[in-house]
Amino acid sequence: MTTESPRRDDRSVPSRRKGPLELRRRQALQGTSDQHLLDTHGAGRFVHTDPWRVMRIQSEFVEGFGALAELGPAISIFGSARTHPGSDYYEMGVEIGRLLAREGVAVITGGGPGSMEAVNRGAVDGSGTSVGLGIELPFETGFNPWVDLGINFRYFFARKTMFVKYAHGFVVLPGGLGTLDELFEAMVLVQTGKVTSFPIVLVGSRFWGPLIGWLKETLLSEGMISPEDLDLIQVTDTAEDAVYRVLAGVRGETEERRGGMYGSAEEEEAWLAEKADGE
Ligand SMILES: CC(C)=CCNc1ncnc2c1ncn2[C@@H]1O[C@H](COP(=O)(O)O)[C@@H](O)[C@H]1O
Repeated sequence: MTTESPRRDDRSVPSRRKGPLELRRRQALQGTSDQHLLDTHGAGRFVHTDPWRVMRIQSEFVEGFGALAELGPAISIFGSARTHPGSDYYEMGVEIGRLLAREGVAVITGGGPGSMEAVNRGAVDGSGTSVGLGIELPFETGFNPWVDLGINFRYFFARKTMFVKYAHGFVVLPGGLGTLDELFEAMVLVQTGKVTSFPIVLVGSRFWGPLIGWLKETLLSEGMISPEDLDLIQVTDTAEDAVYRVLAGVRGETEERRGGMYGSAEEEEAWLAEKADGE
């Protein structure tokens, strides 16, 4: 038995157009938009539908673009939500915020506790612009007290766009999964040319060294990344150098300062050899 080809003008098949959609059979029997809007008295189920979510997502972009469009030069700084005042990483965050503020550069953080708080705190201390892009989480922590301009997002992906769109570079302090997610997102955007001339500076060679070793020894040697992908990141150990490098990178001045990720190519080799000896 062969299947007959359908006739395009088969009137027995219910069909209708809805904006850009062509709907047939059961798809066509769902009522019109006006009907849905005016004729339903249900208990607000529509707020859980995907089209409604799209409106909310759109509104996050509109709010974010509106609030940040006139921010001026800015750097996004990522780092652990779990560091405490007095720890090296926290104090480094404070110093980075302060130094950027003194250079007239706004800081953008996740607005939460730990190293995010540290950076916002430093920026306020340095009389700079202190921005927090918060995220709705099941365990609500709210903005840290040093966020002067806070925007709360429901959706990670909308918030991430803001971190990239309104910053000219990234500084990454030690952190956990959230920090790694932000770091790799930034690296992929630069690697694929979605953003250009976007310096990424990691702070803390002891913390980041093993990850960089793995990128080199496994990803690079197995051909999963190109040698130039490793040039996307620089590593340093001081707040001053992190700020110097990220601002130099924004101005396109990185090359004379850096031969490899740890300073000169020789320094980088020595550092990696020392690390390998210690293992
Ligand atoms: C104590 C606790 C877990 C609070 C969570 N409150 C948070 N508020 C805002 N941004 C956050 C929060 N947790 C994670 N993030 C995001 O993920 C990164 C830190 O996550 P992690 O600690 O590295 O993995 C930050 O750069 C930030 O953008």
